[in-house]
Amino acid sequence: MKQYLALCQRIIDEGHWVANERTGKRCLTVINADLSYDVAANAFPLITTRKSYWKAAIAELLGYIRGYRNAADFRALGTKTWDANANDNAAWLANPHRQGPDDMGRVYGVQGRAWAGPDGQVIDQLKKVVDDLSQGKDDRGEIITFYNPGEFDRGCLRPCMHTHNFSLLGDTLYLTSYQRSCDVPLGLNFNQVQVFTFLALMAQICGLKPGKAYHKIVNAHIYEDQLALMRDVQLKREPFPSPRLLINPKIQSLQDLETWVTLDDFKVEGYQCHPAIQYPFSV
Ligand SMILES: Nc1nc(=O)c2c([nH]1)NC[C@@H]1CN(c3ccc(C(=O)N[C@@H](CCC(=O)O)C(=O)O)cc3)CN21
Ligand SMILES: O=c1ccn([C@H]2C[C@H](O)[C@@H](COP(=O)(O)O)O2)c(=O)[nH]1
Repeated sequence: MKQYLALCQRIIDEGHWVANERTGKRCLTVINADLSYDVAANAFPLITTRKSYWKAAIAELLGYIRGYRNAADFRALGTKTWDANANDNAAWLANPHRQGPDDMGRVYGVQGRAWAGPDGQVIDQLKKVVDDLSQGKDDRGEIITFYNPGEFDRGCLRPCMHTHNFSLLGDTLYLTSYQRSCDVPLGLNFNQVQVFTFLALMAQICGLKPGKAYHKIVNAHIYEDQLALMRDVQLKREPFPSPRLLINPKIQSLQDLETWVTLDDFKVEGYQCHPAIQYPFSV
C-alpha cells in the first residue's frame, strides 16, 4: 500500500501535464514505476485508503484467462468495467470490425488464448505456459502477450497491462508484468490485484510455490478531473495493514478456471479500509 501512495504522491510532486487526444483530457504524468508484491507472504495489495471493489478486478482477470471478448460475458462474471469501452466509445462504435453491442473485439484474452498465426493457426499462449510450468520447465520465454499491433484496429482499446512473463527458480514461480499506460486512481487499484492474483493462481494450478510479482509501469497518470480527490481526500488518509487473499484450493487446473470457477472461490480476510471514493472514469 505504501508503494501505491508513494507513486500517487510522486505524480503530484513531480508530474508533468500531458494532453491526451483520445479522451480529450489532461493527465498529470510520470514515467516509470516499479512495484512489487510478496505473494509468498500473501500480502494482498488492496488499496485501504478507499474501498476497493477487488472482486471486479478478479472477474476481469478470469475473463482474460477465458479469452472473453464481450462485455456481457464480463458482466456475467461480476464486472461492468468493460461496458463503457465496448459501447460508449465513438471511434469503436464506428469501427466495421465491431460485432454488435458489448463486443470488445480482439483484445486481451483473445490475443492470450487465440493469437492468429500467419498460416491460420490459433496460438494459445496461456496453455503453453501452463503446460511448461506444470512440468517444472522455464524456457526463458514463458510469456503471455496481448500486444498485437497488427490487430489494434480490431479491438476497442489497446491492452494496457500487455505482457506477463513467468519465471521459475526451483519450485518457486515469479511473475513480471508490464504495463504501458496506467490510470493510477482507478486502473492501478485493479491491476495490482490482477498481477498478484495471476501469480497466486498460476502457482496453484501448476503445483508450484508463489514467489514475488514484479509490476513495471511506463506511463503512470492521474486525469485532471481525479486530481483533487486524490490530493485532498485519498492521500490525507492513513493506510491499514494488507489483507490476505484466500483462493479455493479445489482450483487445480486451467480447465477449472475455464469452466466452474466464480468469484465465490475468492475471499479476502482482514480487509480494513476507509470509505469509498468515486473517481471519474474517462472513456
Ligand atoms: N480510463 C480508463 N481507466 C481504466 O482504468 C481502464 C479503462 N479506461 N478502460 C479499460 C479498463 C476498464 N477498467 C476499469 C473500469 C472501471 C473501473 C471503475 O469504475 N472502478 C470503480 C468501481 C468499480 C465497481 O463498482 O465495481 C472503483 O471505484 O474502483 C475500474 C477499472 C480498467 N481500465
Ligand atoms: O488495465 C487497465 C486498462 C486501462 N487502464 C487505463 C490507462 C489509460 O488511462 C486508459 C487507456 O487509455 P490509452 O489511451 O489506451 O492509454 O485506461 C489501466 O490503467 N489499466
